[in-house]
Order: sequence, then structure tokens, then C-alpha cells
Amino acid sequence: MIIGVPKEIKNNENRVALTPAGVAEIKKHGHTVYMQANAGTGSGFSDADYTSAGATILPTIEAVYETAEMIIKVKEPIAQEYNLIREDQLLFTYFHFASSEELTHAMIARKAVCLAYETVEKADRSLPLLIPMSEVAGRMSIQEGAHYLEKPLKGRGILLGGVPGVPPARVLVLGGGVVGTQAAKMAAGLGAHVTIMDVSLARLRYLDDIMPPNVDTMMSNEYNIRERIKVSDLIIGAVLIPGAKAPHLITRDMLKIMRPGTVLVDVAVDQGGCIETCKPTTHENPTFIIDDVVHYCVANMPGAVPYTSTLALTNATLPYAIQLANKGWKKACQENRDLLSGLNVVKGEVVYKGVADAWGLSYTNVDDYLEMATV
Ligand SMILES: NC(=O)C1=CN([C@@H]2O[C@H](COP(=O)(O)OP(=O)(O)OC[C@H]3O[C@@H](n4cnc5c(N)ncnc54)[C@H](O)[C@@H]3O)[C@@H](O)[C@H]2O)C=CC1
Ligand SMILES: CC(=O)C(=O)O
Ligand SMILES: [Mg+2]
Repeated sequence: MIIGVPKEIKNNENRVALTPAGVAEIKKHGHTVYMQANAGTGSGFSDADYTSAGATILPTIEAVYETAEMIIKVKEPIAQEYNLIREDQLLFTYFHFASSEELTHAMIARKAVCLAYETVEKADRSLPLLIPMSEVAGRMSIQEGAHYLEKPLKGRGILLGGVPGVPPARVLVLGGGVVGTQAAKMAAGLGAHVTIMDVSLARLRYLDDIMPPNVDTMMSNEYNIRERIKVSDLIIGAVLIPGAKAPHLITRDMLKIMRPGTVLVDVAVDQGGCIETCKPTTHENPTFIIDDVVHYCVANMPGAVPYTSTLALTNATLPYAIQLANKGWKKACQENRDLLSGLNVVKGEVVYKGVADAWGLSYTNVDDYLEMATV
């Protein structure tokens, strides 16, 4: 198969979808890899590293989309890429369709095969291509939150760990999955007092067992959230309903009961955000303030630490990319249900229920679709 890797063009997105080691692995299976010039520069890989691994460098993004049967990317295509996408082309990347109606309609219109990293799901319900980036974003959420709690950045001016004789800050983590667990570990390590909320009692039980003593757990419901946000300095949004729009756990009216300078880091912004007032921001301009509450809502947090993120992401994506290249998307999805659950929009049909529901679109069951599909 002919594989193309474009350079990411989202704001401050420095990750790349294949490392030179990944190129060498794919080549061993007899495939051809085209890299856009400078695609890996932000992650520390030069064009020469890629050519020595067996890739061919193409000068422009247009040339990559024009040449490749499968495009492997990191972030969702942005508007200037839409028209480059060809009918039947396989796109293997993050899409987060439930947070963008425009992207959903654009991909339906392009009639491409959109296999989304974030909904590839194993039999145990884990999300193997989201986990590594959630680990990064969860850990980062605390270092970003600590930074924006500083007074010159409009935060409350409180040190997460406190000092002897002065109590630490209070951190509230909404959602105790991968992001929430990593955030809680980092905040606890810095000495903050941490509360994790989740709707899964089993998950809370597990977290209670493994977390240090300065972390407590609480059932997530509106009453508890209202009580806790009054006394929290830093709040991390980390809920997920896979493939669907995130529920708004903090609504606009709740900002009024928070203290001025409270910092909200809504990591779930890529699925629409679990804080009503969160709108996607960029690394260039990460925060905005409403009712004296600082909102940090960067939708590609791991893009700022590409030396870590590119390796972590490609460790997870490469085995799946090789299956897609070896078998073609249809056979690979039929033989591996992890990949099947990644199909979101296929040749104009929405085959992922959470996406269809988010935008009121008609939905075709993915198994039925594959039965009917001829290619
Ligand atoms: N902004 C960014 O750069 C990044 C964002 N993310 C996003 O972070 C979000 C969280 O991802 P993961 O931690 O991997 O998901 P996960 O599936 O591991 O955890 C989500 C947790 O939310 C819980 N939950 C669901 N409804 C809830 C409710 N009403 N109240 C409290 N908890 C609830 C679930 O029980 C689960 O434990 C996703 O939207 C993901 O796409 C991930 C990486 C980077
Ligand atoms: C998961 C995601 O949105 C990211 O890594 O940017
Ligand atoms: Mg994101």
C-alpha cells in the first residue's frame, strides 16, 4: 500500500504520525511511505532520518494527499485540508467528530474512509489509541493548571503543595479514567489535596485502593459537584463517553459559586468539553476568563510535548497501521474488531452511533455496512 504522512498544520501541533523506526517497520512489510518534507522536525526527526529508514520525501501537503492510498495523521483534518482528501482514501487519525459538525459534514462529503484513533476499542472497553495521549494530557493538565494558578496569569495565586504551616491547594478531578488518574497522581505528588469524581463505583473503589492518602474519591453528581467547586482551586475536566459529546457537568451558572481565580482545565474539550463555558483554545492563546474563572481548553495538549507524545502515540498506532496496510481497511476491520470500532464515517455514511446522535444524522450499523460494501 502507498502510505502518506503529512506535516500537521493545526496550531502548535508538533507531533508526527510515523517515526523513522515506524517507517522502517512498514517498509519491511513491503509498503511505500511518503513523508511530507519537515513532517518530523517538531518531534526531532529530520528528513534525512526518514530517507535512511526508507521513506521518500514529498515537498508539499498536496503531493502527499494526491499520492497516498492511506493517510496517517495525528490531528483531525482542518478546513484547508478538506479539499485535498480523495474519495475512498483511508484516513487514520484523531477526528473527534462529536465536537465538530463542520468536520463531520466535510468528511461525509469527501466520501473518504475515516478511521478514528479515539474510538478504536478493545474487547475490555479500553481505548488503546487514546490512552497514551490521555496519559500525556492528564499529567500536563496539572503543570498547566499550576502555572495558571499564578497571580500574574490571573489565577488565585496559590501554590499547589502549600508550604509548612499553610494548607495545600484543592484539586477536583471530574472523571477518574486515564486522564483523571494521571492528573490525580501528579497533583498528589505535588502535595495538593485531590478529589476524584466518577459515576462508576467500581472505578472509585479501584482509585481509592491505589491512590496516596491525599486523594479522596466521591460519586459524581450535580449536588456533589456544586459543593466541591466552591472550595476547589483547580478543576480538571476528564470525563468521556466514547465517541459522543461530553456531558456538561459544570454549567455557566456554576461559575458564580467558584472563587475568583479558580482555574478550569477542560481536557475533554476535544469531545465538546464537560464545562459548558469551555471553547477550544490553542497553545498560542490557551486561556480565557469568564466570571473571573480562568479557562484552559487546548484541544491538542500533547502537541506541545512532541518528544514524548510522538513516541507514545506511534508505539500504539503502528501495529494497527501495519494491519491496515497489509490487509486493506475492510479486511483489517473484519478481522479485528478493535479497528472496526474505529470506523466513524465511511464513504459518506456515518457508521458510529455517537457521531450520528451528536448531529442528528442517519446512522448505518457498521457490520451491516461492511456486509453491503463491495470494496
Ligand atoms: N485536550 C487534549 O489534548 C486531550 C484530550 N483528551 C480527552 O480527555 C477525555 C478523557 O479521556 P480518558 O481519560 O482517556 O477517558 P476514559 O474513558 O479513560 O475516562 C473517562 C471517565 O469519565 C467517567 N465519566 C463518565 N461520565 C461521567 C460523569 N458524568 N461524571 C464523572 N465521570 C464520568 C467514566 O466513568 C470514565 O472513568 C476525552 O475526551 C479525551 O479525548 C485526551 C488526550 C488529549
Ligand atoms: C487525543 C487528542 O485529542 C490529542 O492527542 O490531541
Ligand atoms: Mg485533542
